[in-house]
Amino acid sequence: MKNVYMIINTSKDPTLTYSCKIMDWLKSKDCKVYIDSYVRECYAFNAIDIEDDSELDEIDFAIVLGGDGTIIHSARRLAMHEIPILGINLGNLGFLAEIEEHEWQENLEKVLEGKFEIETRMMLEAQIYTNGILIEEGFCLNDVVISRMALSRMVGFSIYVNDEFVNYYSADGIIIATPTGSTAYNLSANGPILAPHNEMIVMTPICPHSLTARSIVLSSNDIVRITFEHNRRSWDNDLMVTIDGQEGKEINNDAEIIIQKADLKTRLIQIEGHNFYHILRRKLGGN
Ligand SMILES: NC(=O)c1ccc[n+]([C@@H]2O[C@H](COP(=O)([O-])OP(=O)(O)OC[C@H]3O[C@@H](n4cnc5c(N)ncnc54)[C@H](O)[C@@H]3O)[C@@H](O)[C@H]2O)c1
Ligand SMILES: Nc1ncnc2c1ncn2[C@@H]1O[C@H](COP(=O)(O)OP(=O)(O)OP(=O)(O)O)[C@@H](O)[C@H]1O
Repeated sequence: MKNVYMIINTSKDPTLTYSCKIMDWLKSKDCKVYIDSYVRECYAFNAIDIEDDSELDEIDFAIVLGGDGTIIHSARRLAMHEIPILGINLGNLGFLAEIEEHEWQENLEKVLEGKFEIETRMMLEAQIYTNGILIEEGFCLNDVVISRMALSRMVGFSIYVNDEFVNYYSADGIIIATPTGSTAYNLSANGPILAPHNEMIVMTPICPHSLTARSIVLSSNDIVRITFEHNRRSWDNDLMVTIDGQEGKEINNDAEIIIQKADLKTRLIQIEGHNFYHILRRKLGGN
């Protein structure tokens, strides 16, 4: 008997058609199904409430019904509880989801039969300092992005790795990504794809005003430090640090940002026969 936590992005399954089918099927397999209380209340679901994340320790695995954004949002929540995630894509691209909506039953059968592996994915943590004082910190599965705000002005910043000066950049910003995030914004900014089982960090400038600025791939043990040019005309808080494209903090150019591998990891359920290159071909082009 398994304790299964269903995380439902209700905007992707507004009538809960899939969610109800999956929940009833899980119960028919003697699983105990847990869902967030706000979903149960709204939809009179007959399931066990998850009021807050302290109750997650009895969960065997989570099924995330949504797209990539829902999965990375859930990954940040579940990493500290070491709960494996099975993504079922109800969204658009669904790069991170292990299975598509129409193939949920055959694959959930395999999961309950133990025919899967857990793939651990490294995460990044970011600290923001102002005048040497830590003002914000967070961690992510995909990437930390430092970018300019609305005005179309470039950002001037210096990159240090393990306190060694790397380069000064004038660009729209910079993406610091994990191998998992290498196929997201980093890919759109012409950064390299890193197979997700690796432990690496890739830095890719966004639209650098330079003929030579390229991505740099680092070891996961490296520590990235970013400082900003002070003499460039700057309005207060005209820079943004974004975590997984979902959480953001406005900063100005006296901030200093430290990015390194997080101690936490995301655990993704990988079903027998599925692999990264199959998803890469299917989702991002190729035969
Ligand atoms: N120009 C771009 O490509 C761009 C711009 C901003 C943010 N992003 C990415 O979007 C991520 C947040 O995702 P979201 O769904 O909340 O925002 P979103 O809805 O803006 O998604 C951006 C796109 O990236 C895809 N995506 C997300 N993570 C991915 C991954 N690991 N591999 C391949 N594709 C991935 C999503 O499916 C979607 O198609 C951020 O971490 C950032 O990497 C991409
Ligand atoms: N139950 C949920 N769990 C996690 N995130 C949720 C949930 N409900 C809503 N969200 C919000 O949804 C956002 C993702 O929404 P988004 O519209 O980007 O969907 P998606 O999962 O990325 O699917 P798509 O591939 O269609 O973009 C997350 O950043 C989060 O804030």
